[in-house]
Amino acid sequence: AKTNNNNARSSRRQLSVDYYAKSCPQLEQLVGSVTSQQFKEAPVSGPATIRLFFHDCFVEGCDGSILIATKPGSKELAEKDALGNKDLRVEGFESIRKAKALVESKCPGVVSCADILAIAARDYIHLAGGPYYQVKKGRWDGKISMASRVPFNLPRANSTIDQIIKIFNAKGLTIEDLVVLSGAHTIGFAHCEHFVSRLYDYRGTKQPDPAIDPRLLRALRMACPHFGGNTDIVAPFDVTTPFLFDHAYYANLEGKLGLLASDQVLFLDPRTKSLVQELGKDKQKFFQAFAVAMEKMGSIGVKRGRKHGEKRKDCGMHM
Ligand code: HEM
Ligand SMILES: [Ca+2]
Ligand SMILES: [Ca+2]
Repeated sequence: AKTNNNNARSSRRQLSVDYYAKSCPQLEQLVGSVTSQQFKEAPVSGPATIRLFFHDCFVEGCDGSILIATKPGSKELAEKDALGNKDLRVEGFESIRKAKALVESKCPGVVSCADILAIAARDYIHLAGGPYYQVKKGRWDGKISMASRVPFNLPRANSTIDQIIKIFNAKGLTIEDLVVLSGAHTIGFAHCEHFVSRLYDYRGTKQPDPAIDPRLLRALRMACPHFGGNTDIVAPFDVTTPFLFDHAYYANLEGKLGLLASDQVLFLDPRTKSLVQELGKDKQKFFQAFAVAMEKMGSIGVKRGRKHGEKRKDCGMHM
């Protein structure tokens, strides 16, 4: 039988809520003091860190590989410098760096960066109004971080739904998990380049995507010209509540207010449409499903022990 450690199902049982109960009992408070402070000072730390966790888990598993900096002068770029990761905000990396520094001062050498990232992502979801759930821990940090491993493991805004489903399936995640986890786009922002083709030239038609509300289309065109616009401009994923972690994302999709093609397609494809409708009606159902799906995503490709893992002191550098 194929005992593949690289998907969510096989790794989940290796993790536990009380993993650091003896070695670092105050871990969650320590991380929590940093995330609540950061959330006040820079609320974008929330979406930044949640996306960081997603990008970590999908490449080499949830092992902190996304946090590694490219060695100065090295030819091989680390993951974070891959094209697909260029929009990850510094606020996410800074949150983990600060939390790690505090944790190291109280519990030196015992807590992995991967676990700190999982806890911080949960904290920010809760701080933004989303569900609170227990985080299972026991991930070790990975020894591999290569930009070349990114392209086929991360979905893009213009990927087809079949490509996206395939990537999720390869991680042990289902179509339902895809719909539920995409609800993270209830907070945060995207740069014009990820949706500009929908506004002017959808799939080579020279016409906008018919599945965009005309008022949203007008507003987005104003912010994002077809050519030569300011590349720093961003638009909110959720036009109604961009900083609140709620279930508005799904109702927006029904109202043609999705931002990326990969968002709007969830209401267009018959395999995902009915779940979008259910979640749009029922916040409690979304919150519960989201917590479960995050635990599942958080157990992709988990490493244990010194053969495949390490416990870094500085999350940006291998031991
Ligand atoms: C289903 C496939 C997905 C695609 C194609 C996708 C794509 C994107 C893109 C293009 C951006 C904008 C980046 C930028 O321009 O700065 C983004 C942002 C974001 N994504 Fe996703 N994403 C997907 C799934 C997920 C999942 C599963 C999560 C977490 C569970 C997530 C969380 C976020 C968050 C929170 C942001 C906002 C980041 C910020 O404002 O700094 N995404 N995503
Ligand atoms: Ca990783
Ligand atoms: Ca929202």
